[in-house]
Amino acid sequence: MPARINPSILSADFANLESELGRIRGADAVHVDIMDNHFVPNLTFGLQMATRLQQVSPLPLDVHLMIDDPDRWAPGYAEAGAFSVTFHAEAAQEPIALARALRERGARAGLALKPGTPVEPYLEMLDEFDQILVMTVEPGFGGQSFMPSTMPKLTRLADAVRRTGADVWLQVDGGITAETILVAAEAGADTFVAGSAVFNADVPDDAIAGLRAAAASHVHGH
Ligand SMILES: O=C(CO)[C@H](O)[C@H](O)COP(=O)(O)O
Ligand SMILES: [Fe+2]
Repeated sequence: MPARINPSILSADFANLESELGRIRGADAVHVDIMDNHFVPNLTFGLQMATRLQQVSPLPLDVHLMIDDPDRWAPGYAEAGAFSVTFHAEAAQEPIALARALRERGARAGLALKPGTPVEPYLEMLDEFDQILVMTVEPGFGGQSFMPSTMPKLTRLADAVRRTGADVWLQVDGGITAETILVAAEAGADTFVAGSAVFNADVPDDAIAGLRAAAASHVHGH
């Protein structure tokens, strides 16, 4: 089963984002981290920037919303044409209604869980989502170390997906490298976000190829 690699532009040169997209042509999608300085203690950019990126990007946009009140803001990213829009479980008031609103607007609906957030309440609603994002660092910053303590949660999710036959991608985000990607793939992830490991490489496309090859040998079919 192929592994999907989504580089995060959090580690790209913000003054040259369009040309940075040209350095990751081998990626499956570009991961766009939206931070509001409230849900996480960092600020990136918002809907206007994402809309412009959508216009110039040769890759689909995988939007990761680290913001308060996604119920209000997330549908706008779907309307802008994002391929997937992932909001945090800890921030959403009505996760199922919001997921449906995203799908109605043509986006894949994603649910993200911080490292300390249990997955159990969401296992009954996997059909409502197209991807579950298991954060492997505390959200807010790139370049942090992968937290192996999040892997049992991923294993439980992968078991539930296998058991129910739900068509859900399992994404990990944070501290993914050529080494840690093996651990996450073994635990059941099939979609991998990598920021610093890709954009800090001399040739980002080579780093993508390396991550893909490492993960592909470990990714399980659902
Ligand atoms: O959501 C994120 C941080 O909250 C980023 O997507 C993530 O940290 C990617 O960066 P790196 O691969 O360097 O850890
Ligand atoms: Fe992210």
